[in-house]
Amino acid sequence: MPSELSEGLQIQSLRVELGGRAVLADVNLCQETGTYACLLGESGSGKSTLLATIAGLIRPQQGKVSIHGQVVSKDKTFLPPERREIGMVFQDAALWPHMSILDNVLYPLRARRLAVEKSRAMALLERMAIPTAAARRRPHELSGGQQQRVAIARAIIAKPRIVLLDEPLSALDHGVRENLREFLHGLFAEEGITALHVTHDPGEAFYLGRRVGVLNGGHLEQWDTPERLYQQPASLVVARLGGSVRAIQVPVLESRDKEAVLQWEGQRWTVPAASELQSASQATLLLRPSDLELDEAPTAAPEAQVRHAHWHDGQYLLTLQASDGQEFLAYSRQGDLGPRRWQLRRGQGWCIPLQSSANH
Ligand SMILES: Nc1ncnc2c1ncn2[C@@H]1O[C@H](COP(=O)(O)OP(=O)(O)OP(=O)(O)O)[C@@H](O)[C@H]1O
Repeated sequence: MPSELSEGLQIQSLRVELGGRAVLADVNLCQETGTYACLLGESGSGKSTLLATIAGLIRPQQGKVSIHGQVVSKDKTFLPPERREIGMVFQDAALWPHMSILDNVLYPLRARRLAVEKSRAMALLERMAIPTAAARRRPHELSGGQQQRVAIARAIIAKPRIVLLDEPLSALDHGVRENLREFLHGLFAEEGITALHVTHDPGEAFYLGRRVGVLNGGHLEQWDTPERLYQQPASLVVARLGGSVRAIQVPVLESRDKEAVLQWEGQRWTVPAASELQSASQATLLLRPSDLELDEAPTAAPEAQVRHAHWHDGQYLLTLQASDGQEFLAYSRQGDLGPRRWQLRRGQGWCIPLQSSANH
């Protein structure tokens, strides 16, 4: 079917159990062919397990995985890794130490008995900014960043259907990491490669991913564009990845098409809201510092106490405490402690069904 052809990766109702417990539960995602996507999540959230399951290194208990429209895992169907046409890049470049750089890059072609195209390997190394003379050298003679470029060349030489990258930049110094992420972005877009990249760095995920998935305790909390993850996070865990945020518990007077009317600090506020929010329920209002207005707040606006102020990016970042004790953050030109009037900016803030997580 044509719609299936544009699906580089599709995962449905995936469940993986390891050591007798569910490490991934009900994971669903769909990634378009030729796009770069990232997976974010804390240590132990299941990122590596998901990559290993896609690669065929782990057999799931339930669910379906398809790559470019071909089912590689479902019920009794289970294609072994070598038949999935996948390229892999790890945190450690994991090059064969006894082989030359050129032979490392050619290795997947030889292993799969494909035509050994030395000229293509040399062109790829050149594209990776590896000097021609280095092709004969051994991996240890190259810098960490260069070795990782060679590992990327090796992962894509056999034109895999998808490239899986597990923390490929984490072991590199800051400057090298930034340089390599720009390079990855350009190269993969140019070659139209479908890639899924695991990282714990939100900046890296938002830079590279057209879609970003957030795993939390084996659940995929959201699979979305970076913009929506920031503006319409499905949970507090997702919201925190986009930067400073505070969660306020408020009653919902009314929930209607994509907005909610809330009651907080003696005022009614109309705020963008998740569609599943119910009227007459309790909600979590997610507030970023830029959602509030202090300097131009009218005299009738509610008052809060500034408990802390520090200079941040050309203005003050204030921590305020509302009269009900709940804390929020706001920017201002003034950094004085004590009472300040405040209001929510029109159309700002984001309201979701009540979250149980602590407000940090
Ligand atoms: N072979 C195994 N047997 C039992 N439990 C396992 C096994 N491998 C992983 N786990 C558990 O599965 C969970 C997810 O692990 P996984 O390595 O996928 O997380 P991760 O998000 O990639 O973490 P990190 O960022 O630290 O690599 C962890 O709680 C881990 O302890």
